[in-house]
Amino acid sequence: TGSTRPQRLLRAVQKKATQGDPQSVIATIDDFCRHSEWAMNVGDEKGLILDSIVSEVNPSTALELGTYCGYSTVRIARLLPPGGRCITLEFNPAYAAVARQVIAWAGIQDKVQLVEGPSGDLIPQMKELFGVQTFDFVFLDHWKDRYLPDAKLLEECGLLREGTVLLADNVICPGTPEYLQYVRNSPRYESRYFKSHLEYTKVEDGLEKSVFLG
Ligand SMILES: O=c1[nH]cnc2c(O)c(F)c(-c3ccc(F)cc3)cc12
Ligand SMILES: [Mg+2]
Repeated sequence: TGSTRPQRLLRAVQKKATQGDPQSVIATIDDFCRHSEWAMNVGDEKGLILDSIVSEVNPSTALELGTYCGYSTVRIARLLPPGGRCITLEFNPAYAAVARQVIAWAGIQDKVQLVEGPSGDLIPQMKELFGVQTFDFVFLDHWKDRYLPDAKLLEECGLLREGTVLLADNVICPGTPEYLQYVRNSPRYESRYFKSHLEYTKVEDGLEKSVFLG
């Protein structure tokens, strides 16, 4: 019964990153994934695109679908304005347990609400559970087959407003063809592809930014 990869990633953070310093946590995870063990964080290259879009949106309320070890949660939360918050949903309890500790090490736990459970069940509860009106920004990074149903669910639950930005990871690798077809052809979205690479590799991947038009 050895350790898991998320546990080894957390151990590297607690050993090498400066407590309370989000940039140091981000750099430590990127170094671990590039030089020790690959892991499915959005990574440094796509992470810079994520940063620029989060900074442009400057969200008061952000939603992340798929926490994993909390890497992109830290990237998003470190850029939020005062009073801004990020709600992040994670299906896997072992991932959630590691993510809580990574987020705490970065010192941004007061800006983050991590909820364990299936996104399809939790999205309809966002208003009652967290008093959310609408989201300013949504990062889709959980399971490729949930991108489209969860985007539609967010629409149906009235959780998107004119101008809400949806940013989807992995639209090429592993690939989310149905989601891409929907946001690129629906009159309710203005969509743009940001070409990049699969985290820590030379394989093509990219992010799709889709603005909800109301
Ligand atoms: O399941 C995923 N959820 C969220 N993000 C992912 C990711 O960024 C990946 F690169 C990958 C991935 C895993 C193995 C590969 F060979 C390629 C991509 C998977 C996910
Ligand atoms: Mg991803």
